[in-house]
Amino acid sequence: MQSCRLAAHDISCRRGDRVLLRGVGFRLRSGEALHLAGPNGIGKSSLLRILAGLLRPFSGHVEAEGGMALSDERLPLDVHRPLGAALDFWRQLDGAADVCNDFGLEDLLDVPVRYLSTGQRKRAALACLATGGARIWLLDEPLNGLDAHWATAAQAAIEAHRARGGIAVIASHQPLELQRLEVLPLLDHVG
Ligand SMILES: Nc1ncnc2c1ncn2[C@@H]1O[C@H](COP(=O)(O)OP(=O)(O)OP(=O)(O)O)[C@@H](O)[C@H]1O
Repeated sequence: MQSCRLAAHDISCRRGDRVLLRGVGFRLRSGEALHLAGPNGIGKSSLLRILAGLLRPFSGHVEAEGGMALSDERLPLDVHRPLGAALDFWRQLDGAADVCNDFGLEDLLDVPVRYLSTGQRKRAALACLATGGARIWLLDEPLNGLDAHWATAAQAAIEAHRARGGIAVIASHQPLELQRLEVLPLLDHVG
């Protein structure tokens, strides 16, 4: 994987008429990971959307080198199709390897996406991320709904991505067990 980098410069985030966050800044290089920490409603998802270029910052700017992929509660799969066919869409688009086994999805490939349980949906979302070739992963609550086994597996997938030279930015109100993890406490940046 080519090297990548992601930097946020003095970002402020406004939603509606409220400034949620001010002065958020960080720099990440290949292999690094950042935990966006803070309680419900502080603006973690909004900040991820700013990083992804889906939401304009109120002020400040983002610099990125390398493709980005955002994994949030919006599952990027056709809910009317069986999981296998829905994942194939991305695999064919990205020409990527089959990662279903890594996320325990091999027995679910015939199940329509809309029937998947919460944890199964989360594992499918992670499989989409791992299937794509993005070097910068933006993960919104990646452990939500996962049992202990799959929470460990999800974090192992993030570590493997870093070991290949990728970057991970993880919004989570749960503690994460990742090596050399930087933590950005968003409570320090409340607007
Ligand atoms: N489109 C919008 N217009 C106005 N306010 C919004 C909009 N979207 C989100 N908000 C508000 O912005 C705040 C931050 O929301 P956000 O989803 O970024 O928080 P979060 O830290 O990810 O929360 P959680 O941990 O509950 O997922 C919330 O108070 C939310 O109601």
